[in-house]
Amino acid sequence: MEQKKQSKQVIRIGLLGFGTVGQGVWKHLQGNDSALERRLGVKLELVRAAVSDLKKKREVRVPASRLTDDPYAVVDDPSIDIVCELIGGTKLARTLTLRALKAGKIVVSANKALICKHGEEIFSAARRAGTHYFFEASVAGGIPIIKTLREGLVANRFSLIYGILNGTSNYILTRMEREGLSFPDILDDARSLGYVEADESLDLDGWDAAHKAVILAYLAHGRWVKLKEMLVEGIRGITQYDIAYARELGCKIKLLAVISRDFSTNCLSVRLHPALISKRELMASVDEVYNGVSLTGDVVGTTLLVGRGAGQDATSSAVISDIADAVYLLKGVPAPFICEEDEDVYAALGAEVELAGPEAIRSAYYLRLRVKDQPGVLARVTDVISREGLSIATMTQHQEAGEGTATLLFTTHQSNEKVVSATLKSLKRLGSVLETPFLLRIFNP
Ligand SMILES: NC(=O)C1=CN([C@@H]2O[C@H](COP(=O)(O)OP(=O)(O)OC[C@H]3O[C@@H](n4cnc5c(N)ncnc54)[C@H](OP(=O)(O)O)[C@@H]3O)[C@@H](O)[C@H]2O)C=CC1
Ligand SMILES: N[C@@H](CCO)C(=O)O
Repeated sequence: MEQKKQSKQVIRIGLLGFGTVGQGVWKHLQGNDSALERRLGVKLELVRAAVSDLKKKREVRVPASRLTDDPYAVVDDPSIDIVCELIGGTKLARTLTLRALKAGKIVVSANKALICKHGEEIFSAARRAGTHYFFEASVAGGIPIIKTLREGLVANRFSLIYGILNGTSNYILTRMEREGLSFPDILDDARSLGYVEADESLDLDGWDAAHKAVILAYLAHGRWVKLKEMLVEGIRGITQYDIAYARELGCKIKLLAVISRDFSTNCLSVRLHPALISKRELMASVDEVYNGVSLTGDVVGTTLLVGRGAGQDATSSAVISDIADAVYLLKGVPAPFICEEDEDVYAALGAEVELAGPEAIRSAYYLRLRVKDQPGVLARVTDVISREGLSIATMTQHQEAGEGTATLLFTTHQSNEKVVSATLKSLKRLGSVLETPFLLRIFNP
């Protein structure tokens, strides 16, 4: 590192992965090279990109000699200063990242799944090697949320960070809302537009946004929260009943990441679930593939960032901003004043933080039940709800023609996760309830 800092006029970059993001980075680094180079005061040289299939047709054309199917040829090349890990996944990506860091290279990544699972190990490897790991593109695509949190809003303690962190699910929910179509209908379109990840569960079951929430929670609160410690629910179960009832209530349904901390009890809650949110909140107008992140700090108040959360160009913009920071580092400009490798800073931030138990996670709720349309059913349902201590705020019944069934839609007053999960269990046991009850939170920031 020391040697590089003194004399580098040319910074050499290697890419691991030349798919959606990798090609975007290559395209924009080449397209903007002179302007960016003038700003950075160095020449940027794209040395090589690793792919798995050399024969695949690429949208961005590069000479065959610049592609390799051996990712170690990038990581082990002593002339490469910055390695961009854009392969994805957590196995090979972890091995290559650790190897590149050990060799003293700066690593730039968009890989939220990897950071969520192995962030602690990776930051510590970077620290040991005296190098740095940058990951702006891992959360909310083109929105500079990592820098905002770490630097721009450093004066703050965050009682609430919440937002829409998955573009694909937001696209699906937006179209369901606007066009009245079902989840499976829109899903087919989202697939054909190439929005849905190869592992669809990442987008549809909330895991991708949960990975991003874990990263934001660590940056804001210094605590690595495990996925199994979180409430994670996706959007598959949402129907037009839910969308229409949300609309009647003046709300939209959004897949929200919620990171809240009560500084009086030091309890932290990190969760990811679809929720009704009032249309009066700016977040409710973040539609289509856009992401939005709202941060409430004790000094700044509430700040909302909105932008493209996914896709080639937006994600490349974030990767290139990390490359620029890496160049500054190689030129001898110190690393960001708070950086994730600084174990002590983050340990202090996370000291004594407890994860909130289900009683501490409070909300109003929306509940949909499909029941037998028979005398006494409504009374039995409301009896269970009240016995469990849940207080009903509104109720609507839809009869299903000719089927002898009805759908009951309830909203409740404020309660908590413990009460509501006991209520769901009791309702499921009722013979007159025909399907697993469907629940959404009503989020009120
Ligand atoms: N797409 C997006 O909008 C966003 C993506 N990200 C993250 O960015 C990363 C990259 O995503 P994306 O570009 O969409 O993924 P792609 O699937 O489009 O690209 C992955 C690339 O990695 C290459 N690759 C896979 N396995 C190997 C291997 N064993 N050896 C060498 N190369 C390999 C593939 O090669 P080949 O082309 O030959 O198949 C491909 O070029 C992921 O971590 C993702 O989560 C983050 C934000 C947004
Ligand atoms: N699948 C992710 C990609 C960006 O991280 C999304 O839809 O937001």
